[in-house]
Amino acid sequence: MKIVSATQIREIDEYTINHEPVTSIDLMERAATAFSSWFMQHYSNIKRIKIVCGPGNNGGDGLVIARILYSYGYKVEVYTILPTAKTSKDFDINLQRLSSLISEQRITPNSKLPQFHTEDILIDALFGSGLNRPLAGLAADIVQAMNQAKTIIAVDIPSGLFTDTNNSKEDVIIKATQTIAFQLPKLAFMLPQNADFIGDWHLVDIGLHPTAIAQASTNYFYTHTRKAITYLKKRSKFSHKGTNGHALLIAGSYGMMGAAILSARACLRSGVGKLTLHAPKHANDLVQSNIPEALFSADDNKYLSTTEWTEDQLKSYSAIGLGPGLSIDTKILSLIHSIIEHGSSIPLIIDADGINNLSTPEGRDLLDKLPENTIITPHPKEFQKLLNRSWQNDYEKLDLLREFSVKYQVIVCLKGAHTAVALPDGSIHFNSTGNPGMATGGSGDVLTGIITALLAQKYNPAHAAIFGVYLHGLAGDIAVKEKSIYSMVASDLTDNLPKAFLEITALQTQNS
Ligand SMILES: NC(=O)C1=CN([C@@H]2O[C@H](COP(=O)(O)OP(=O)(O)OC[C@H]3O[C@@H](n4cnc5c(N)ncnc54)[C@H](O)[C@@H]3O)[C@@H](O)[C@H]2O)[C@@H](O)CC1
Ligand SMILES: [K+]
Repeated sequence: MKIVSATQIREIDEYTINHEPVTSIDLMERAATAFSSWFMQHYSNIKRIKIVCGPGNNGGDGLVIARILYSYGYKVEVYTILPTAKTSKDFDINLQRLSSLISEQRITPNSKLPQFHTEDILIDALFGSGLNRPLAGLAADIVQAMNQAKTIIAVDIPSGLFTDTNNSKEDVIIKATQTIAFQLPKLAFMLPQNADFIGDWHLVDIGLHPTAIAQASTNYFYTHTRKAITYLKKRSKFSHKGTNGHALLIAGSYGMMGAAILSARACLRSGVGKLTLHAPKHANDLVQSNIPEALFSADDNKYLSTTEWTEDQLKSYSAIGLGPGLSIDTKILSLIHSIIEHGSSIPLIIDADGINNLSTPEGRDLLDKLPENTIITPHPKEFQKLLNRSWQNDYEKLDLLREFSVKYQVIVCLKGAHTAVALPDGSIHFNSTGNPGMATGGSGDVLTGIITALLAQKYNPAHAAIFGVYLHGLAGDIAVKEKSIYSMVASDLTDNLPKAFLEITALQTQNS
């Protein structure tokens, strides 16, 4: 699903009006109806609401919502906030349509500000994607007053928040409990810095023209379920363990074998034909008894010491995962170097201490040599170390992410809520699954295992990264229903991979 800019939203809107064709007032009716249906499903037992409408089309939506909810028996109070005398045409028409049912409370710069209370249920239709400057004066005052309420449902986007550019920390913005956006998600929704404003967000379909959406060019995408399920490869009846790849996982050291085991188990649960785990020899019994399905390749040392791998040793592997539970040691760089040199055609994913080693001055020299489409999976701190710099805001972070991925032609999965997968073509794909319960030790090791398995099964690396991240989050979303965000541990993710695969195959069947 595409994530488009505020300008493109306007263009898609216009295209829909001209080519469906539909009048702008009917499109507004459709958008407000979609919002109202969602609202009535989720707030069926409250009866009194306050709707705050601005002077443009977002305000126009609010006026239609007021009319619809009124007709369903809600007690509706409407505030129109008019910083100037300028209002949009569709706002005027809908104000007229509402006037026989409800009289609005008009607020201009000279009026006394309304008071809102904690228990008020507010609908925020002050400004939408037409916002072109930070809120000030009356608009800012009203938002501050509205933010007293505990429950605010934003129409399309919280007022004061820009769709696709940075807000400064001082900007006054609605703190919504929920945001109901029209049809396409906005870039602002993907960024941690905006979490307090957006709350939970949901999309409602308003029938924008598919041709206009198809024609909009963008670097940003949202991996929704309908797309994600198309990545899962069908299995042939005649497949055998040889056709499903042989993964090599280089992971673990004294005191950190848990990471290796988590990763290995996730790899085995993600469809790999065969897995060899290379780890220090003391771990042999542990690995054999915990993961009987894996082959063990013993390293002679407490910490990993086999840094030289020959082509002969590597040639039987169809993917290599490297990093979980290693350590920061120049030896690891020699290891990465050796793998790049002798196994450059084998898909590779580097995580955790693998990335930390690349963040050293000597490590950075290796970045240029990473084979094209190598996958790295840093969390923001690791990415900062890799770049050797920080960022001012999340938009700058995205620019740095894209630059890095394009410059080194590698795939970067920047982990977090809505993990961002940056591809060497400059596109960034935000994930739709996952929950805060996954922010727990070992969760990243599980992701490495999943992606290693997909690579071994010859998924193209971009798909392995995007789909791997989706699967990981989906397993987390299934796990959280039983374990809660507080009690979840990384093993719960692996334990729920089977259910995640079952869910995806069922959806594939439904859609075929
Ligand atoms: N594009 C679409 O697909 C659709 C959009 N609709 C609604 O239309 C909204 C966009 O409407 P508009 O373009 O009229 O814009 P808004 O309603 O967001 O803003 C209204 C106008 O206020 C002015 N303004 C901007 N920033 C301001 C500020 N900080 N202080 C004071 N005034 C400011 C601008 O002149 C702007 O055009 C969407 O968010 C959505 O709610 C729906 O009605 C129908 C479909
Ligand atoms: K709004």
